[in-house]
Amino acid sequence: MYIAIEGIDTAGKSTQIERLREHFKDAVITKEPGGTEIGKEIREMVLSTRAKSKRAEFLLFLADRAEHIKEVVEPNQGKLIISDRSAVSGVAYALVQKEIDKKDLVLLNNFATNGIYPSKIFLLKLSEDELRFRLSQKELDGIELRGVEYLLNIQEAIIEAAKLLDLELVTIDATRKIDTITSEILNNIN
Ligand SMILES: Nc1ncnc2c1ncn2[C@@H]1O[C@H](COP(=O)(O)OP(=O)(O)O)[C@@H](O)[C@H]1O
Ligand SMILES: Cc1cn([C@H]2C[C@H](O)[C@@H](COP(=O)(O)OP(=O)(O)O)O2)c(=O)[nH]c1=O
Repeated sequence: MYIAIEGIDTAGKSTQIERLREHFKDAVITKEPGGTEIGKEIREMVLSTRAKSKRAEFLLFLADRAEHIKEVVEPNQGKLIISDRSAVSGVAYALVQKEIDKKDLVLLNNFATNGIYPSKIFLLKLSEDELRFRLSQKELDGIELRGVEYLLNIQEAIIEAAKLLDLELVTIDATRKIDTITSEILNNIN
């Protein structure tokens, strides 16, 4: 079973994945971008340099995804695979940029993944207040309103992306206690 944890920055993805790692000792824990050798280089490239072309950036994420499916997901189909982000992030971030047709977003992801998608997506959803609080705790200097709005738009786009890709989305209230969230995820996996 291949599942993905999705959510905006500070939603608690890494925190929950560490909990799941402790719980499922045999699970394959992975991430996008950067879950493979080539993926690490692509991740470095795409996150450190701003591509002039949004399409080029999108294709780099897709290349990372294609390699990730081939190298990590396909060989471990018999195991529990838990991924920090997935094609859903790919479609969501691109939806907000509004540069690529929705139909093409789906087609290109189908091409990259060879039709292999997570069977369940967990969206860790934050309220605006909690997002502002967590960003302030991160001591990022001067989070502008635009930054918060952008992330909230991405959060909405994650829901639309799951629909476009026809994937099962489980929305989790990520403002609650870490343990409560872990229990809800575990109940949904079992
Ligand atoms: N349920 C929670 N309640 C309060 N704080 C949390 C919760 N989950 C995570 N955090 C904190 O929020 C911050 C971001 O969490 P993290 O797991 O790194 O998010 P992400 O991987 O989605 O960016 C960290 O400081 C973490 O300790
Ligand atoms: C997988 C993927 C991620 N992204 C973005 C989401 C994140 O901003 C960034 C990945 O950074 P990362 O550090 O992995 O995420 P986080 O902010 O949760 O710690 O790349 C895309 O724009 N497209 C994609 O296809």
